[in-house]
Amino acid sequence: MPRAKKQTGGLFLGVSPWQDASKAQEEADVEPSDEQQPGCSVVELPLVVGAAAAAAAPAAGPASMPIDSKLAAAPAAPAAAPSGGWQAKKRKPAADEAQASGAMAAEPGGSSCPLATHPSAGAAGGEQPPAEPAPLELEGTAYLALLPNGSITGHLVCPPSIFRPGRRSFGLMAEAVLAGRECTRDADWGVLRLTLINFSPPPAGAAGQPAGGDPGAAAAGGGGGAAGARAGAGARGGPAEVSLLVERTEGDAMRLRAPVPWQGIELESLPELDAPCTCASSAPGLSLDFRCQQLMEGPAADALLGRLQPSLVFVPPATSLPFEPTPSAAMSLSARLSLLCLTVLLAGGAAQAACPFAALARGAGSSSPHSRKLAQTGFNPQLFQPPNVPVDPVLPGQNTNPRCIGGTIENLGALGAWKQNAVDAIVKSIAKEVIWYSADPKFPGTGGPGAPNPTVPMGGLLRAAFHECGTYDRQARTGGCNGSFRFEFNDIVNQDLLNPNFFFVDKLITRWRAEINRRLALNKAVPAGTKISWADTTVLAGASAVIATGGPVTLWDKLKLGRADWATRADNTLRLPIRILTFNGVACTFLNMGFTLQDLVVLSAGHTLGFADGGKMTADPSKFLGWDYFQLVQGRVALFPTDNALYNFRTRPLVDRWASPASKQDFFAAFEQSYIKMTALNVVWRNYPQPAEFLFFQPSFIT
Ligand code: HEM
Repeated sequence: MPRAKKQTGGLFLGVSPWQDASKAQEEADVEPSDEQQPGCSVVELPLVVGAAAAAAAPAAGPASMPIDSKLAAAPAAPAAAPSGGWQAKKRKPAADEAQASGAMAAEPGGSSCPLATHPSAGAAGGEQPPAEPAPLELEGTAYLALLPNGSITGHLVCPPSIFRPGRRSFGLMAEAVLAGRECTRDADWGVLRLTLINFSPPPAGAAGQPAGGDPGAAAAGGGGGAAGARAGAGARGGPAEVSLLVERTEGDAMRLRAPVPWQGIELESLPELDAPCTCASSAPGLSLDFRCQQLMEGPAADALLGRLQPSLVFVPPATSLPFEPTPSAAMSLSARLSLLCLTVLLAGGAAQAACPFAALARGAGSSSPHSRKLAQTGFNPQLFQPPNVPVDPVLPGQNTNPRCIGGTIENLGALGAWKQNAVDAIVKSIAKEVIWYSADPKFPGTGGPGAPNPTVPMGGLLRAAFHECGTYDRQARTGGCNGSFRFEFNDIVNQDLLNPNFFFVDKLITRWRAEINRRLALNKAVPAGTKISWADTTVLAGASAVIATGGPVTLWDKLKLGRADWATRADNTLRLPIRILTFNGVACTFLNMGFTLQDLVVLSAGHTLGFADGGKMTADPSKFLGWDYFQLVQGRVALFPTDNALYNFRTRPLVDRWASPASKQDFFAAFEQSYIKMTALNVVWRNYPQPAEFLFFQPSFIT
């Protein structure tokens, strides 16, 4: 350890913009050297070149695509690396490694993409067909901070040792573009915009002697050796970088891959790459595998992070949460710091001239925004923004649904501060007359095509409440019961062309709200200007539909009033579920709204009511029974795939539990609970001080 400190602290810090030079000694103190971390064997390893790095045939590339002469000089390997797909990490014997490293250091020719090694690079003459490119493997140690918003920042250093001359170091910054959770595997998932920056030190001399005489430096860092000196500004000291989208899987044992196997993610909603990886038409681009050796959290992580990247800790709370009334909503700013052993697997294809990794490896000069940003070493507030927060208004076609974050609703704390008052009692009683009785099936109108009177679509009212509130996104903390449903009625999910009933809903809610407000204005006991909000009206309408069709009557009393309205649209309605989702899809959608799996099952039973596609949801769609719906799910003959998907091993017990008339009251109790939760999603309760410009509500109503 002392040896390491002496030799390398300054050198290392001198090339990494993440490192404050004054922290050199501190970093050396905490950096796990090979002695410190016997379990992290990769720290010891020199560059590992893929087995096929010296395959037989030369690329015979044209002048415009010079053969990597490092590779040309590399020793022959017995077999080409497998083509296509992701190749497993494969280590060479130490002797081969040394040979390969030495050969690469002695390269005579130009370098097109040294990191994306071309195994055939001229080693054995031009007669043989080009072999598949081999992956180049680098192993080393990474210090990564996993930031609360899903972004990652840190650096990785490849052997022989970060404290010895000749090491290769890369900066790594990944901003979350999409984040989610694979519910069924309980694993994090996401798409990151990854920037890798080559901070490998320039060669000690222009002649290409690697710093400290370590041959490996020339081979992999790209900044060393003749190729590095010739290739670009990076070799002369400027960082080089590539930026691309990667998929992140496997949680703390992280795997980053590019290109991203998109799995249904809409590409057009993602930002473009600075330098799209066009290594080869079909070749894999990049795979980074991290195996966590030591995970630190909380104060210990903060302490270490404070030494490595001081600007990332003790950050004041984000100021972009003006609508969050509850302290629980405050983002935890305690970053997690991971000490990780690293495997980098870079694979390139034939068209390596176009490969951005070539620039990275050569150290070609770069002054992109990323470099500049990082070079400042200051805190980047962007890193703490929730990723991909939907803009307002949400653009059609933009799907920012991160699918699943998991967990439970955060915002119910707001209810705790609610003070029921006389005004609310009056508003409720008026609303009862106006809405409840209008919705009563004894009165004209029971809804739905084919129903006796379609003027009061009971199912449509319940569904409206769901569509008002179910736009909440736990991660972005936008959407929810905010009264903006009235601006979103023409969105795709609300345009049920096959269900004309749904179009009555907006008119009914508008009419009912106007009538309630008219009566409130006449009521002397109510302060002037008191109005019921759109959000309150909508959730009361949904409850009325439930009650009037035989559902739990006590739901009415349990509902609190006081939801503030947004004056503009505020939701991404594409977060609402669609009928063709798999279980995982619909589960993630609901978990991302802050619901539990039980909420999913319970609320889905809203399909005990109403009509769709011109047909009935259940045998008697004007009765809120619940068990009839669950019996359909049991037989997998409910109307939508999302319904039948509930008869899956995780939620089947609940379906079975409520599938008989005897369990009706049990189900009703659960429904009340979930409905109240649903109608509290991300609500700004008006008895909290709120910025008036965001509220539709009259200030006089604020208690
Ligand atoms: C689980 C995910 C859900 C999906 C995929 C889904 C999808 C749909 C679809 C496609 C329709 C038919 C629209 C049409 O007429 O074309 C519908 C109707 C309906 N949905 Fe859902 N829904 C879901 C959850 C819910 C929830 C949570 C509720 C309420 C708590 C609800 C209440 C209703 C009602 C009452 C109708 C009938 C509307 C009417 O009669 O006009 N749905 N749903």
